[in-house]
Amino acid sequence: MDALFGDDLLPRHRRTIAPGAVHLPGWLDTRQQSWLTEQFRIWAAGPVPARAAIIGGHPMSVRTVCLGWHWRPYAYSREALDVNGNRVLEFPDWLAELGRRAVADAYPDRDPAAEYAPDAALANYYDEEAKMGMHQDRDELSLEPVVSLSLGDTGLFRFGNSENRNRPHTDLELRSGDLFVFGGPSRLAYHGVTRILPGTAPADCGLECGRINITLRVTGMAESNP
Ligand SMILES: O=C(O)CCC(=O)C(=O)O
Ligand SMILES: [Fe+2]
Repeated sequence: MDALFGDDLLPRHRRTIAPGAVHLPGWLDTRQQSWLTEQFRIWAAGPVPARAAIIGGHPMSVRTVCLGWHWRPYAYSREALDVNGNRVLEFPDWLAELGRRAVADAYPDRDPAAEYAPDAALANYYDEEAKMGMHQDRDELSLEPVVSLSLGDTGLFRFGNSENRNRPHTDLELRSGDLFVFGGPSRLAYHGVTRILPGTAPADCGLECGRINITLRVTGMAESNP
């Protein structure tokens, strides 16, 4: 029985991990996944290459490329000041629309007048060894939700509490095509990626190995900010 109905074959359902933190498995179909993977390649070949940000003197194990606003520890700017100084690619309208659909699906009761308008994306590439330590996404001036899309190999994602990096936390698998949205009371929750599961990328997702995660954010930055 276990072999016949292993975890891989059982349907995975929408789950609220904490108030305001929602996991929607299989939100993107394989065509959308492979198209997004291709977009990542285009972004990474753009004016600013994907790079490992330096935190506390050490390079992160993930490589990040940004759209709309460039993130560096711990600020946003239009130019990639810690890479090559080039202006980052524009944030595409289609990605904002995808973000709106994600938020509408994650929060069916959200006030439709509060239109979600992401203006920055961080696209991370994880090789099989990469991880991301527990952190808060707190460089945005806005507390609008973060939308996260996963592609390729499964990532073991840890979603914690808003007080510190310790327990309580929930571990979940983010597989290719999964959507995770965290906002409201969970917007400043600590979270991280403890491990990548090599060899788990679906054959037709456009990525043979490794994982891409795209997060959409509302920076709350005015155009005139540095
Ligand atoms: O890769 C993930 O699922 C999370 C990425 C993340 O937390 C971030 O980019 O701030
Ligand atoms: Fe994060």
